[in-house]
Amino acid sequence: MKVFIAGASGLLGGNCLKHFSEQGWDVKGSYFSYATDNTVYYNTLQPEDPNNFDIAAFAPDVIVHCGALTHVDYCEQHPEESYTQTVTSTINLIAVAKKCNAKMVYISTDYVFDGKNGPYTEEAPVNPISVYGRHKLEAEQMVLNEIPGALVLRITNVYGEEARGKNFIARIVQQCEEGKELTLKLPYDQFASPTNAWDIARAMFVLLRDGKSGIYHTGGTDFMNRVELALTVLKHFPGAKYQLIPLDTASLQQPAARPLIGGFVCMKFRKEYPEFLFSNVDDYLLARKK
Ligand SMILES: NC(=O)c1ccc[n+]([C@@H]2O[C@H](COP(=O)([O-])OP(=O)(O)OC[C@H]3O[C@@H](n4cnc5c(N)ncnc54)[C@H](OP(=O)(O)O)[C@@H]3O)[C@@H](O)[C@H]2O)c1
Ligand SMILES: Cc1cn([C@H]2C[C@H](O)[C@@H](COP(=O)(O)OP(=O)(O)O[C@H]3O[C@@H](C)[C@H](O)[C@@H](O)[C@H]3O)O2)c(=O)[nH]c1=O
Repeated sequence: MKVFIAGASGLLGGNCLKHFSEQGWDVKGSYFSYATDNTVYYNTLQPEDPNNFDIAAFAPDVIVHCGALTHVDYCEQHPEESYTQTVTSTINLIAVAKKCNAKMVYISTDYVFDGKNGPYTEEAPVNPISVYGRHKLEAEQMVLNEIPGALVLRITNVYGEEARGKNFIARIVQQCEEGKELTLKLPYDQFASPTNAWDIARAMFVLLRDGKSGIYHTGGTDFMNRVELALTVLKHFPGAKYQLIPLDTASLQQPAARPLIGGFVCMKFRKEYPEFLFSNVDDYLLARKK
């Protein structure tokens, strides 16, 4: 299988690039502003940029779109930029996929839901409550409508190994390892399923291998709020100095509304892959110690 991954310098794309390559697939993954090992340059907003990697010449069977603007509050305050980064980038990659006759994978989120009654199945009615969520929904629908056999993977609260170590868990771990005192003001009323990017890459691999299409929810085996998530990490660092202040989301006064009871019921994936094991935050932190 030949796969092009847009956004392989990021958290999920980087894990996909590594896993698919290790499985023997012919994979090219791109960076935009931050070159990482084995990535090529590609700007999804300037498909004609002469510096772009030549996707058509590579002729991938699949294009995976992991490029995004993932700062939810920034998106709320910059809706045009959010539209460009999420929707326009997808329109551009759809055009490339059509030219190459490639299948597409679009990475979406539980923020397409309103968080009133999660965790969610694939059949649950969508109702995004933020600019980021609305644009992700528009992009995923576009991919499904335009590309036959397209796959949409909805994911949530992702952590794991990444070049910049910018995800929430990586940042807590780094500060604990540096012996810094942490002050964490976190919402106790936002629930989701923290998910290791490595597991998402593994799940995507089997779905692509088996030619699956449509929407799939994938998630780790934890279901917890952000306070529990921080404490789950902190307990692996018995000497950590921290102040944890649980707050409700309303009092955080963030620009973007968040779904409160988010996360997924991953019954569809589990039914089709009963032997596939997702891991959890403890598994990840225990493995790091080895
Ligand atoms: N992280 C989560 O918790 C989470 C949860 C649900 C859904 N998702 C979705 O999962 C996908 C991947 O998220 P992530 O956390 O892996 O994101 P990330 O670590 O922020 O990576 C984003 C990637 O997009 C690339 N990119 C940005 N602008 C680009 C452009 N104009 N052209 C080409 N590439 C561009 C970045 O390249 P440079 O860094 O080199 O500029 C980077 O490789 C996104 O669609 C996101 O919405 C993430
Ligand atoms: C990391 C952090 C978060 N928060 C708040 C912000 C949010 O209200 C809440 C959750 O923060 P995050 O987990 O960073 O969620 P977020 O809402 O910014 O992130 C989201 O990222 C999107 C890309 C994904 O699509 C979503 O699935 C979700 O993971 O906690 C703090 O108050 N302090 C912090 O240090």
